[in-house]
Amino acid sequence: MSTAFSEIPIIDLSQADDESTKPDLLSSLRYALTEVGFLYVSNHDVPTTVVDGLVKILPTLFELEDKIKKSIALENSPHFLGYSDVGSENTGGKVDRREQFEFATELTAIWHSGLPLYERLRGPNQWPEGHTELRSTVEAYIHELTKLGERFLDLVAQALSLSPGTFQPFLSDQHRLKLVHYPALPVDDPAISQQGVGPHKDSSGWWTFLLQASPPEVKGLQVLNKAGDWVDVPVVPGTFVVNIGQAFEVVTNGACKATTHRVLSGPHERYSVPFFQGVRRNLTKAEAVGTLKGHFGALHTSLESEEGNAVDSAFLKGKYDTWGESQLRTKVRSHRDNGRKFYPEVYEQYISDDV
Ligand SMILES: O=C(O)CCC(=O)C(=O)O
Ligand SMILES: [Fe+2]
Repeated sequence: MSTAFSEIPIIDLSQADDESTKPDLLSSLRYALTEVGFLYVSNHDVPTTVVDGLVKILPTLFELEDKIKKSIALENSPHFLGYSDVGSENTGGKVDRREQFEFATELTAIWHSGLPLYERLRGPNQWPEGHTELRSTVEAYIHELTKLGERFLDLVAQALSLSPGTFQPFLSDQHRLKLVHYPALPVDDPAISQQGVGPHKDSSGWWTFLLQASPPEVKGLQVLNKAGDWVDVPVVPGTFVVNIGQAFEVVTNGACKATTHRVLSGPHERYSVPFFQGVRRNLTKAEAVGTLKGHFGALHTSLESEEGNAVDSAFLKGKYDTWGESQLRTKVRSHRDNGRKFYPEVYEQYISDDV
């Protein structure tokens, strides 16, 4: 990246529908991809009813009794799907102050001994009893975001001077969706950590499409620019925030960087909904790096702030050869109870290796 950006660009996807505006779209997208790594998409065609339907159920969902939340605890799922309470996740060695429900494209479990262990990441959601509205709302949202993600990938390919379908073969059958609640910080205790989620690059997917589901006065999300400054990512109604995940950085040989971001908790509670577009689990590093190496070799840049460089980029730097295994390691490290319970054969190794 060659600029220390201070604003996140807005990409108007309706410009793709008209041949006279499409070149402008592709050039602003190219700039956002190679120089910033974070962008908003507007006029994205995801129906307002689908987005609003999800936003509407968030407060009541997080107000459910503890007993109901615990009945679908993530720690009971070998697929890392379900509810996790405040304090159950760490980023950068510090506890994150957020609770979340994690869902994915609804799929059956197929893993059996003999298949790679990472195939066990695939499997069904846990749904709380008596909440049929939650299931239909989440499924409709995942369906729409899956479509948006595919359409967006074709535009990204064109913005990078590739043919539209170039990135489709890398996609997984499973995409993940998190419903996240950051409780308000108790104002009378300045000693308490502000970390909603610590500085990280998204490791769960290819691209992240994030809905900031609280009103514009609720701040929290920040992105790190190359000068090492944290830049606010304000709520822009009607948009999704889009950022690059680690696998995409690998496939583009570093031309498009996964950008470091964090959430600071504040005086207001905050809701957000990241959708992580999934990468094929059996994608090897050789395939990821090699497929478009010729194309991206010329674009390669390694300019990044020091803090950004220090963030764990497991797939790129790690010793695990497939995306699936790198993903499993990341999940086990973040959710150690699941690791101990479902993946004892690799647990010690995954938590003790430092990539
Ligand atoms: O809550 C947000 O705005 C961002 C969440 C995030 O970065 C993540 O879960 O990866
Ligand atoms: Fe993130």
